Amino acid sequence: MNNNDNLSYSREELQEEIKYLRLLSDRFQNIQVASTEVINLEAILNLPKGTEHFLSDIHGEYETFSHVLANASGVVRKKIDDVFGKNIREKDKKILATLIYYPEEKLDLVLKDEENPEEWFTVTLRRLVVVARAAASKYTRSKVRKAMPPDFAYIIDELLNESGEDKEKYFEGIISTIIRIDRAEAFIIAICQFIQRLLIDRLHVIGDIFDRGPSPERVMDRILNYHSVDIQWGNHDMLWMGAASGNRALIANMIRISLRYNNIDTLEDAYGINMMPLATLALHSYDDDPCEPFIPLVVEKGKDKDLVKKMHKAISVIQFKLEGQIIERNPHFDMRDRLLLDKIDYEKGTIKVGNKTYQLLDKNFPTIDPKNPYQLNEEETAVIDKLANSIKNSSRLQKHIAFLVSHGSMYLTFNENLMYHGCIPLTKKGDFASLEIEGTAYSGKALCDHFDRMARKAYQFRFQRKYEPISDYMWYLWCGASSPLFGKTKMATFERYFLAEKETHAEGKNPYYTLVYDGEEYCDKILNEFGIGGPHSHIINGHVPVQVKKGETPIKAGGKLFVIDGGMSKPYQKVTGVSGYTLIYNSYGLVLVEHEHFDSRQTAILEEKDIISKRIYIEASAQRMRVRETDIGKSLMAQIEDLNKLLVAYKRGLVKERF
Ligand SMILES: O=P(O)(O)OC[C@H]1O[C@](O)(COP(=O)(O)O)[C@@H](O)[C@@H]1O
Ligand SMILES: [Mn+2]
Repeated sequence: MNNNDNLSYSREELQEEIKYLRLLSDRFQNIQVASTEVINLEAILNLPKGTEHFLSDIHGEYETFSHVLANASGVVRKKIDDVFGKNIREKDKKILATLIYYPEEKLDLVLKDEENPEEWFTVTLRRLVVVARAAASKYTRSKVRKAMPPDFAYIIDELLNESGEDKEKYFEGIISTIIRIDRAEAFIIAICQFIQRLLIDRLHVIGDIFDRGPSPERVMDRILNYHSVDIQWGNHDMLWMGAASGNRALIANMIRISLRYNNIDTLEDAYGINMMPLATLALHSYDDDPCEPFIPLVVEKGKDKDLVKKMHKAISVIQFKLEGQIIERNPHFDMRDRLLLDKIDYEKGTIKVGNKTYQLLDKNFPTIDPKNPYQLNEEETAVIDKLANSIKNSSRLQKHIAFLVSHGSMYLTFNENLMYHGCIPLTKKGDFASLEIEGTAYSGKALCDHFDRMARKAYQFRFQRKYEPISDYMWYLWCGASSPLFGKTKMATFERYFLAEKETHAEGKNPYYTLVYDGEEYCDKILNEFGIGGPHSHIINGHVPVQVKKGETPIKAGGKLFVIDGGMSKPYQKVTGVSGYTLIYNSYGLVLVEHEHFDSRQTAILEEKDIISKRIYIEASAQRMRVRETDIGKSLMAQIEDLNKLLVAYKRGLVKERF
């Protein structure tokens, strides 16, 4: 602490803040306590920055997601290589790595065949302590202690910090006691989880947790319990947020996509949403209908797809009707080109889009009144009301969505990086595209901020019975042309089901994707708009699957922008050719990791088959980055400043010390 600095506070300056300083003195009651805190904080500022991991487009793929968290996108294995080099066999390294990823399951397997468990425990515990030490080395003892599982905190602390020959006996003693009192298994599980936790200091999820994959609810459970996480909403997350807020068109979309990918288990079993009313309507209205375009994309062997396709069609028709209603009541969304049900000739089974007339692939619309095509019939109304009610009352779903709302946002700037899922809408000329909302034109950051507020506001009405017009904006965020989460000119869902002509399926992309992907100057413009920039700033996006197979790269604009949607979503891997990316930002710089292939959790455990991850891009910093240079560092420095003021106030008798 620098006394000269302290003296520079004038009496008036301190007097102005006296109320705040008195409050602060409740926590730091005297000079001794406040100075200790200043010394601690100063020490933290000089430590290497914590490691951030960025993931996106998880799309319900829990197994892959939890694997890349467990292996810290290859960092666990790297630590093992670093600390053991050639001192242990490759085979043993693999077992050790798998144990760290899946401690409970791997312990069971190993112990089943192990002839000398005691010896195995001794060797394994020693190895784990070495890895844990390496993982903890860059953090303060206090931070490391906080990451420890409470039951074993004391012992882990002792083991991490004891070394040198004279301490060997002590170390040996602790390990043999753990084994003797039968706590070795529990201890191994605890220390493995501790290692996992230390290697990722902060997780950023750049959107699209939901849809397509089988277990978004398990992904959410994991995120909910994660020690440090933020989410940038994806369009699919907004879809689920809107559905949970009671927007009926989004409810229909959510159910439609779940049926398209045959994920009814998530709806029924995980979230307790009653699908019976929809099934009844489907059988009633589409009984003799082959519903060809609605055969689910993922068909499980032995499971009946007949009912699923009928339900899929029933909810799709409900969706198109409800979306038509939103478009009609919000002319300023400028989406009248998406009004298609009124362009159908129901007798001929054709549709006129623009000047062209197309044959429909499915001509059977028993629930549509051609004179009033956007009106739900009575049964459809009852179904959507019941679904809305189920969703409202699903406590697990509501808990997950509440977390998305509280830990998520339209974008985030963190340590000079700007993260958002889709894009910042631009005009063809490269200006920020503006959208008029209730008489005010918004663009760039202001547009994102406004949408962020609107989404939160709409969410407030989730338990209300009445329709709330503001929730239409959540639907707009899902599929509107000026939505930063969507970034396409239209969502051609209707055409993709009903028209064979591929050209009608095309969804134009916002100019962002050509201008910014290729032009560093546009990246700089956007970064400046969000108040950051400079050599360490990057934009990190998800949303657009990188078609590695076709030679595309996730590294855009000369390394200023990363698109990290690498197809964690299994159905999209045929497009990308890889199974996801992790961007890692540690104290040495940025590393982009490409995940090539992940079999399954089962083979990972049984055969020690790790995900194959390649480090495909490295941007090294000239100097190791310290906490002082991070956003957390800035807030710590502000705390130090406040504590310094408090110290002066104590010394000058302006605030009473307590002992
Ligand atoms: O391949 P699917 O699951 O039918 O979805 C296609 C639809 O998903 C979208 O790509 C939006 O989802 P993404 O955000 O994952 O890209 C739409 O633009 C498109 O119409
Ligand atoms: Mn998306």
